[in-house]
Order: sequence, then structure tokens, then C-alpha cells
Amino acid sequence: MRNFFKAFIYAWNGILEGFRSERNLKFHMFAAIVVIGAGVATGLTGTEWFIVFVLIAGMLALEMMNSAIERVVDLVTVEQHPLAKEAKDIAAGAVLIFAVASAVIGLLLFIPKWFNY
Ligand SMILES: Nc1ncnc2c1ncn2[C@@H]1O[C@H](COP(=O)(O)OP(=O)(O)OP(=O)(O)O)[C@@H](O)[C@H]1O
Repeated sequence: MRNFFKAFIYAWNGILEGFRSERNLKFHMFAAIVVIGAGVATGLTGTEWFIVFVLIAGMLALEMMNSAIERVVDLVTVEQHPLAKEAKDIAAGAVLIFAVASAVIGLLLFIPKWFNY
């Protein structure tokens, strides 16, 4: 139980460190607050809120994973290396895929409701 508690504290510190040092994470958090506000104003159903929260949590978690990969790469080499570039660019690509998919799904959720008003 103590180990579980310690692991939770480490993870919580990781979240705080991510939000403290990563500009992109702050931007995603801001975007999440805007989307939640739009959801409240639009009146989403339970299923739609479920989708929105999964996308927000997935986006934040993926952005944090990207930041972790960037740090590990920087720890391994301060030199320019093709593998370092590939690792960082692939991780950034994963974030981009999820961000675009989230934006498309978000628009598919919101736009029909806005047109119904
Ligand atoms: N050690 C490295 N060797 C080769 N290419 C690198 C290395 N570090 C970063 N790059 C590449 O340089 C470009 C810019 O990287 P940069 O380090 O400025 O940003 P980042 O670490 O990817 O992200 P952030 O701006 O969030 O810190 C990216 O294409 C990245 O893959």
C-alpha cells in the first residue's frame, strides 16, 4: 500500500512538472477548458461528454508522453543524431495524429448541434 501511495505521489509530481515546464501542455489544458465550456453551453449528452473527456485525457497523456520521450532523448545525447531526431519527430507525430483526430471528432460532435439551434 505504501509503494502504491509513493507511485501515486511520483506520478502526481510528474503531472505538476509537465504543466510547469511544457508550453504545449498548458495550451492543451487551455483548449480543454474552452471545449468543456463549449460543451456546457451547447448541452452535450452523457455519451458525448464521455467522448470529450476521453479525447481530452488522451491528448494530455500523449503530450506528457511526448515530453518524457524528449527528455530521455536529451539525456542520451546532446549531439545531433538522426535517431534522436527520428524519436522526437515520431513522438511529435503521434501527438499530431491524436490532435487532428480529436479536432475532427470534436467538430463532428459540436457542429450538428450548433446548426440545430
Ligand atoms: N539531438 C538531436 N539530434 C537530432 N535532431 C534533434 C535533436 N534534438 C532535437 N532534434 C530535432 O530538432 C527539431 C527541433 O527540436 P527541438 O529540440 O527544438 O524541439 P523538441 O525538443 O522536439 O520540442 P520542444 O520545442 O517542445 O522542446 C526537431 O525536428 C527534433 O527532432
